[in-house]
Amino acid sequence: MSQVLGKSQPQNGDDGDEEEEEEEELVGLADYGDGPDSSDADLDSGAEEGVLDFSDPFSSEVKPRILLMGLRRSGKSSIQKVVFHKMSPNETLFLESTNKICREDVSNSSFVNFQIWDFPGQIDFFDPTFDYEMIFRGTGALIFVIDSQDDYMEALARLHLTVTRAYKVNTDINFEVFIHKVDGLSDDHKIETQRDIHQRANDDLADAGLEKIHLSFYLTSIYDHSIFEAFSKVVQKLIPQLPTLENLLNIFISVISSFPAVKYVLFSVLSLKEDGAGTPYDKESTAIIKLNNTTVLYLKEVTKFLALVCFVREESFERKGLIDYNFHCFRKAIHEVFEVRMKVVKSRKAQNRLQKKKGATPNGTPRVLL
Ligand SMILES: Nc1nc2c(ncn2[C@@H]2O[C@H](COP(=O)(O)OP(=O)(O)OP(=O)(O)O)[C@@H](O)[C@H]2O)c(=O)[nH]1
Repeated sequence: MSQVLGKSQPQNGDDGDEEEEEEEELVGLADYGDGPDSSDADLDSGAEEGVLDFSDPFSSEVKPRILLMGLRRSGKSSIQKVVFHKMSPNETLFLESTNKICREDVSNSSFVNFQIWDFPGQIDFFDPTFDYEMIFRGTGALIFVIDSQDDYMEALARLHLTVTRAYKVNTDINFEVFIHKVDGLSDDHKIETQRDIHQRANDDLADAGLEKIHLSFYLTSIYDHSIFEAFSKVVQKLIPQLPTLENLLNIFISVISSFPAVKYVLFSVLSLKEDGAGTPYDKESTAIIKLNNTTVLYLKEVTKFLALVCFVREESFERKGLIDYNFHCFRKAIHEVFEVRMKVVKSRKAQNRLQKKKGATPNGTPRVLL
């Protein structure tokens, strides 16, 4: 681990082959269909991209970092594989222990754009080569996984140490505790375990005079939807546009609900796609399907990653022009929200490049040392 961290820090500003090799070894970039035509593609190009740049002051703002931490065998890698690689839960039985930090970029939607860092079981905060300050500084959320089927006293001690260290460096981190593997517990046992862990973790913080640190708790298992729900909540907290999007949807629904429509669903297109298969989905995508029960299903593209599906009564569908007009306004507003983000990201990247140029000579030696 120390070797990984030592190499990945751009201490001498060398962006050369050595780092690129390290990146390949470390980072299993998942292909979520975010190809070169991605709206983010132009932003994600550039020599410094893809390098584990802990010291990049803007990187956390561009792609929030989510850390997965916890004791060995608590289930960290399984969570990542099941949620982001569609691995079946049973296959996780054969996962090997992680022995270095693995970073993965998740760029599979216009909202969800973050990095996950899966840590090896035990991290030694006293190891001088492990620069936890740099890691925590750029972190948006720290997920601490506790195996609920095991004796969790050691995990609680570790949670306390991790949280207090992280908080000292960065008070803005969201601390998320996954009480994991609850599929092995009865319903009563689940509630009791959550209560006990909640109580002990908060008591430890209070004893240390740190009651202001807020921990969120989730009961999770890779064997049901609970892990998806929990991860979704963690990610949602990191989406700055979320309240605006919710407002837009509410406005859209209040306008359009003058029609006796049954339902509106905003779909993530990727959840419609089987792994590896190409998606026949673009700007022109639209579908009108007459369902048996006098209802029409109407699908339209919103963004590369989102489709709006309306279930409308057949008689209301005669006023399709009006539905289309409302949809057009909704779509335009959504695009405007993300244009703002693109502009911010672009200007930060430009600023970042400028700073790097100022800070180092072409061969990477910091100017201050010359
Ligand atoms: N019953 C149950 N088992 C799980 C669950 N999640 C993970 N496991 C099992 O827990 C074991 C350890 O999982 P890993 O994902 O390798 O754990 P890890 O925390 O990444 O371990 P290290 O890499 O050693 O730090 C595997 O056998 C998984 O199948 C769960 O929700 N329920």
